[in-house]
Amino acid sequence: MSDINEIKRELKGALRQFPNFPSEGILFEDFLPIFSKPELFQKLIDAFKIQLEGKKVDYIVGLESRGFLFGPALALSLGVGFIPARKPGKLPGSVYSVEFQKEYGSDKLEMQVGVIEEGSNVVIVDDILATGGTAAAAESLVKKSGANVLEFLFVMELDFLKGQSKLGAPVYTLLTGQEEELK
Ligand SMILES: O=P(O)(O)OC[C@H]1O[C@H](OP(=O)(O)OP(=O)(O)O)[C@H](O)[C@@H]1O
Ligand SMILES: Nc1ncnc2[nH]cnc12
Repeated sequence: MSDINEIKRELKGALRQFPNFPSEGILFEDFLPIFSKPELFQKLIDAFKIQLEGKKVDYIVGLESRGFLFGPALALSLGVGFIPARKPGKLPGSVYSVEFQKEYGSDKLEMQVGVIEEGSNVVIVDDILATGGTAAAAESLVKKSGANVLEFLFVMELDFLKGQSKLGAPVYTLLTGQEEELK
């Protein structure tokens, strides 16, 4: 595995910024280029594995949709289960459901009832922590399932939006987006 700071530099270099997307005043951080290069994708997984070393993880919960791009790969490489938290109306059967506000609008997340064993340790993963509304909703879904949130993993945090204040477990983020980038 490469050095963690070198991995962070390479990942940061791959990101692209799109001003005023999806709405006026938002600087959109696009992390999709990471997945077009297998060596970068591998480094992303390696970086998260380094962070989870020695911890007892039972499930990775990935948030629709960008958490689905690397959550399953991380889960597989750790040898643990992957559970999706989905946008409303997509999951069959009984679901837990939570409404929330995010950086650009309101939304809902759902998780199937009974897919996570009670008392298990869950790591929640997503591409970006902005206002924290999405991640906090996922935390509340995991708690409704009777499981514990061990940690949150994000590729990027927009720390000026103070999303961490909404979350009740440790947060690890590889990269930070600066407010000045909006000017
Ligand atoms: O911290 P917050 O303010 O809640 O924002 C972060 C969320 O916003 C984006 O998802 P989006 O809802 O745009 O969905 P997508 O992943 O399907 O594009 C992003 O992937 C996070 O899930
Ligand atoms: N600024 C941003 N860029 C990309 N995804 C986001 N999700 C919420 N805010 C975002």
